[in-house]
Amino acid sequence: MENNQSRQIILASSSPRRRELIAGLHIPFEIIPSHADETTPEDWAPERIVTELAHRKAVAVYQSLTPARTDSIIVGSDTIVVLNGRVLGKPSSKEEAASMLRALQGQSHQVFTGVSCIDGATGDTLTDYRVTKVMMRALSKVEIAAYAESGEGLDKAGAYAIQGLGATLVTEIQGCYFNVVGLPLSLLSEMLKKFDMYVL
Ligand SMILES: Cc1cn([C@H]2C[C@H](O)[C@@H](COP(=O)(O)OP(=O)(O)OP(=O)(O)O)O2)c(=O)[nH]c1=O
Repeated sequence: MENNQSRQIILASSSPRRRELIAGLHIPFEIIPSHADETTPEDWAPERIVTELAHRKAVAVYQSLTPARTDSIIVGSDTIVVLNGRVLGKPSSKEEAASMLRALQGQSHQVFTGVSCIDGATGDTLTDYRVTKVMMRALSKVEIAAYAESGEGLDKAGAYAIQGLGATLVTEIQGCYFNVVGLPLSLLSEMLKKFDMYVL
């Protein structure tokens, strides 16, 4: 096992899911939440949105580090749900959560997550993304109201959490599960390798 402990990750995120996922890699990390602007033009393609926002989150933290953290790789990430070309971010209320669920139920959608890694020593950057196809079963009005009321989906893109009670809404996925939860770990480990940081 070639676990290079001389470098560590700075996760530019306030997401508890991303913290838990990265903790599972058993490599040293710390959290510095990013306050990057998350607005993008309406006509951007999903992959452009998630790669740009992941990059902005990582850059904002990278630039805030004084002195520079040459031992660190700064990681930013962004997740959106896309239904027939329409981008669904995080709902701002239970009403908006219910409306997103009404749109998603009985259909297949895509979850895009962008990941951006910056070498704290050189500023070299790698950015990539993954897409996972998710099928949501048909939901009754009662189920939609109950799930929205649970509040679980409020801070999640598309208003559901596949890792929670939302698992009961999903019948099938194609692609990386961890991509849906907000951090595609196989992609991240491949990207870290390019910075000579080995998870395994
Ligand atoms: C679809 C889906 C999304 N999500 C989450 C992942 C992301 O945390 C969130 C999308 O919001 P993001 O803006 O990607 O991330 P965030 O605001 O939670 O955290 P930060 O910007 O500080 O890194 O939705 C789930 O946890 N489960 C799911 O099933």
